Amino acid sequence: MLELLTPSEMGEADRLTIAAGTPGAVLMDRAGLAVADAVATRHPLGHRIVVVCGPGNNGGDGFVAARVLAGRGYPVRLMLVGEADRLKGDAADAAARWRQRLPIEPLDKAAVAAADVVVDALFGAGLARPLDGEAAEAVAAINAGRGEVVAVDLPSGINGETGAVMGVAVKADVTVTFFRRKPGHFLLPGREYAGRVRVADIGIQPDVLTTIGARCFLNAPGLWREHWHPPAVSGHKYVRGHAVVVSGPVATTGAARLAAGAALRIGAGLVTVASPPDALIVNASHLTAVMVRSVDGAEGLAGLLADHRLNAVVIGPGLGTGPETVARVATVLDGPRAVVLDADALTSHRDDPAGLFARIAGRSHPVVMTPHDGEFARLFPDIAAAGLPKTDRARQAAARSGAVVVLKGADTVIAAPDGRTAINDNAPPWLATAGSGDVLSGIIGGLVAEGMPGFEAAAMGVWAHGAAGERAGIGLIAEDLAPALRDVLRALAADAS
Ligand SMILES: NC(=O)C1=CN([C@@H]2O[C@H](COP(=O)(O)OP(=O)(O)OC[C@H]3O[C@@H](n4cnc5c(N)ncnc54)[C@H](OP(=O)(O)O)[C@@H]3O)[C@@H](O)[C@H]2O)[C@@H](O)CC1
Ligand SMILES: [K+]
Repeated sequence: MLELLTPSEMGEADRLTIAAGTPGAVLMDRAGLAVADAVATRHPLGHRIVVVCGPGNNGGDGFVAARVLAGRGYPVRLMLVGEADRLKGDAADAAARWRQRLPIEPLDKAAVAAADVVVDALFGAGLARPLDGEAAEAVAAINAGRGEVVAVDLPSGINGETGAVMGVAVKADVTVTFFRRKPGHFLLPGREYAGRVRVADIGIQPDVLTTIGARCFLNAPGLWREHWHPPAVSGHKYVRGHAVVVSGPVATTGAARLAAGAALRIGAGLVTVASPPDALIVNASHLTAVMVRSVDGAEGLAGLLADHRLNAVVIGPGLGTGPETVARVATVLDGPRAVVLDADALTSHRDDPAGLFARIAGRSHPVVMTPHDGEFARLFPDIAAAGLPKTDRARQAAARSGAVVVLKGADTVIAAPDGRTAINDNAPPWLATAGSGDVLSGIIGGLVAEGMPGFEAAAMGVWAHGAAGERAGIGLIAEDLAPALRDVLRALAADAS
């Protein structure tokens, strides 16, 4: 159930289902019934319900829900934004059935304001342009009301593919969607408008997903758990990999230590900080279980990495930008090891991103890069400026660079070069704190050291980082994250057993 379908993919799911013999009217009946059930489980008989319908099939679902709820004895009023005689197909039929018993009314703002529940059935997958006029007024009235708002499929005004607000949008408490959730339920700002998202089964068979080629997922343990193995009795630390984190100069060593601590905590067998000679004393005096080695420049790093048991490198946090960093990144990418590129390792390639991508091309070991929006725009200026959905930005960058791209933010997107994409939704607001990104790159570095594939390691890393932030709670500083990972791992291990 982790697949997320864009509105056009969902339209294809509908079409395939209808072609296989289930009439659209049956799908609409089931969708409307699911909405009615969502209202009825939350509200006792007697609560006043207003259903606000739009001109398409989303409105059609609203007509069905209104009829079911009225049939159960709720006081229901139905308001149509648009003209009843312009309704078409299944929606027109659903409207006709409603009209046999009760009227279709124009928008009555006072009634919307006074309702205990408002069902928002204005627009769903067919939203085609920004809302204005009466539709925008209806949204304003719904948002101004006191009652609970239950959105049908999507909060009206939210783009189901991108999560963007098209002019204005309904703020829902609950959204009832069908078959699978949509990217717009999780990409910001859509996530903040959707409230709790419920998925209703309307009889679409999961095998349509193969035909559609669904490649976007919600980031959750089901996506990667089978690739993660808790330590085994028969194992020893060497089978869990040896991660190296490259430290910056004496004044900026903390980032590497945060990453190293996280790599060890997530389960890498051994972790070494590769320290410039003049920072050795600083690093050594702060580290215990993490080892430290004095490494001078790119050449020194090459010497350390000649030992191929050191199978993963995290490079970038606190490193400083410039040709020296470019040289070290080249060294790290030239050999049989997994690599996590973050922060200054990314920014240092702003003048020659193609050179970086050429080094990544054809590698058999994973490369994961973890840019925030600013770093992303330095490496992929055209993709950043193209006005694409966040999922497409990350996907195109992954395809171009050959790396797994973790495009960070409150709705981090993880994309693989083969087109798989995951949207993360578990990061609490207080996770955006100094050093948090360094911890993330260390977690991912630890997971690739353990042998996880790049996409799964990146997705699990982002999820575990969010879960640790949630457990640590408000007031979190980056140092709290690695300790909080213990609870996260314990729960995952219990789940996996
Ligand atoms: N297909 C199925 O079998 C099933 C579909 N299901 C349901 O159908 C929904 C999708 O239905 P849909 O495709 O009819 O689109 P919908 O969201 O109702 O909007 C289209 C209408 O709105 C109009 N319009 C658009 N933007 C506008 C704007 N800014 N301002 C004003 N008008 C605007 C647009 O007009 P037009 O662009 O043609 O001028 C058109 O009239 C889906 O979300 C789910 O709820 C379920 O029943 C399960 C089975
Ligand atoms: K809606």
